[in-house]
Amino acid sequence: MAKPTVTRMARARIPTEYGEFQLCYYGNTSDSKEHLAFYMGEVAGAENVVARIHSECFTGDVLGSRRCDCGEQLDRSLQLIAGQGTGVLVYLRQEGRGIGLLEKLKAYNLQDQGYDTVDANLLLGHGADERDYALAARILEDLGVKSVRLLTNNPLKISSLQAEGIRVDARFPLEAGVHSDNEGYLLTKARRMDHLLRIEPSEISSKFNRLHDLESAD
Ligand SMILES: Nc1nc2c(ncn2[C@@H]2O[C@H](COP(=O)(O)OP(=O)(O)OP(=O)(O)O)[C@@H](O)[C@H]2O)c(=O)[nH]1
Ligand SMILES: [Zn+2]
Repeated sequence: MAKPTVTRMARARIPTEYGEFQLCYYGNTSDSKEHLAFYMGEVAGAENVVARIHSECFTGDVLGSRRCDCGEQLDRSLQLIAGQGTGVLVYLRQEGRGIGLLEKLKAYNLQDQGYDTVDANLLLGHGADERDYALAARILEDLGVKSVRLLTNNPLKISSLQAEGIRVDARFPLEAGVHSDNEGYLLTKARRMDHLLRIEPSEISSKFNRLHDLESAD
């Protein structure tokens, strides 16, 4: 199969609370989705560029859902990029690890019945993770990024980008706060999806106990 290609169709200046970014809209030859790059500073020709490859999560990114760490990771990534003055966030429209919002909501209902995030996907007839990083690689190339310092906890994301020819100089962890709404999800990512997260259930429970102790002491 031919390698997908991307075409930059428009670029606009987007001022944010973290400073001014440029938003690039990409067309591509493999799907009809609106993949985007949001970058700050001179990334063209640069090495070791702070980069976040973010998969769309409407519930976390837009609604602030506490079921996952996406919203916090998105925010933190923009902060880190702004802190460096240069960097890029590629926003891939791979909602629900590639299964789409409708199927993700069904998966959430299965998780509320006790299945974890991996088994919920499998029960619905999907893979655990159906994402592909070819378009992210083509977008980084189009921007002229020579190598990246990747903001991620997901080793598969690193190896997939490397397999697409992207030079990953380093990984920077992007760990969100752990609380009762996301602890099961984060633990499953660590245990079943090999995410590089330093969490243990006992640690989480004791953190919560301490919180509850504080609250009940008021
Ligand atoms: N199918 C499914 N998708 C989910 C679920 N929770 C979050 N997502 C999606 O997962 C994607 C984010 O992937 P994660 O596994 O959280 O993180 P990652 O991008 O692989 O890794 P990081 O780079 O460390 O953030 C987004 O597209 C979310 O919509 C879930 O329970 N089921
Ligand atoms: Zn999410």
